[in-house]
Amino acid sequence: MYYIIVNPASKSGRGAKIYARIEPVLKEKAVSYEVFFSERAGHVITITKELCSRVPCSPEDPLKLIVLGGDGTLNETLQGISDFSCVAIGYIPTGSSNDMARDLHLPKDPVEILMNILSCKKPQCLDMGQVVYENTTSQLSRHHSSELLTVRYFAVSCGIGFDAAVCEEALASRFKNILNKIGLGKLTYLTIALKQLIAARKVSCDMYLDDSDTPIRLNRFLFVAGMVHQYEGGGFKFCPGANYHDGVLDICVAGDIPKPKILIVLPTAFQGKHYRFHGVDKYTARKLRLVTSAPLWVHTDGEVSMKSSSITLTCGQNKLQMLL
Ligand SMILES: Nc1ncnc2c1ncn2[C@@H]1O[C@H](COP(=O)(O)OP(=O)(O)OP(=O)(O)O)[C@@H](O)[C@H]1O
Repeated sequence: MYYIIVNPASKSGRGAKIYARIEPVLKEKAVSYEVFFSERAGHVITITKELCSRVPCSPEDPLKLIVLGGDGTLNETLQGISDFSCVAIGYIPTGSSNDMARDLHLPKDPVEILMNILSCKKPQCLDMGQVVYENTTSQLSRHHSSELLTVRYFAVSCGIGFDAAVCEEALASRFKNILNKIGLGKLTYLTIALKQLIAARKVSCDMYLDDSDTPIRLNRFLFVAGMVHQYEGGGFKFCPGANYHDGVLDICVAGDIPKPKILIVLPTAFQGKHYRFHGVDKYTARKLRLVTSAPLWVHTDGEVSMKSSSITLTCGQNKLQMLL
């Protein structure tokens, strides 16, 4: 039995269209399934929680979920899971960014992905991140769900600063829908990124790697992202070579770079060539604590709910079971 969760709103309605393509295949193959459509922000968390408590499952016979949505929908699914050893997830990307799918080299055709999920005998275990918000502010994201979690899992990446600020504005953008419909969705991110870059204030950050008590001090920074996979933000290869089985986070630090220079550095990140520039650094760690001089937006897989000035990221090795 498969439990299918569809975000019909992903990529401004593409989720619903892709589900309409795969449903006849499920019927033709006589697959037993139950389908759920998310109706609002945060609803995927509720659906998943309800399934985890209702459907008997065990490590030997896991609950099989198929998620149709973007990275954000997959992220909400993770927040609803109580025991990861009892759940296996098949993922059909229908979002705008699809950074997880890009790194996993999933086929482009959703029907082909579905067939792979249905024929998968043994789930593949991938690393999964977790962020703990050590403090928060009362300022909530314009697109926040009712589930304000101070511990969140992430499948792809978690970032603080500029990258999260761009996500926060994009999630609330009305233009995103219009531009997505005419195939210019990336333009939304580009314009928002420019606006956020101009608005970015000077904030410092102390980075503590693993159990070190001595911080790496960034007097000024744009963003820090802890990544399980190589890409975030719709194809920026911020952590080339990130390995989703090694139990460590690859960390991209965009530090003290003059704003005009960022316009040169950022495009090179599509190829993962940004580390040649002064001010961009890479680290690896199992644990990363970040303390900033002002509260900033934090994202997990592009989802933003609250600001924080103190977060700790960890990596759970091979914790996430995927039907690939
Ligand atoms: N029915 C719905 N209507 C509006 N928003 C929804 C609905 N269901 C889920 N959501 C919200 O959609 C967001 C997830 O979107 P997702 O990331 O999957 O797709 P996307 O935004 O098109 O893609 P990407 O993040 O890859 O750009 C989450 O913030 C979730 O709360």
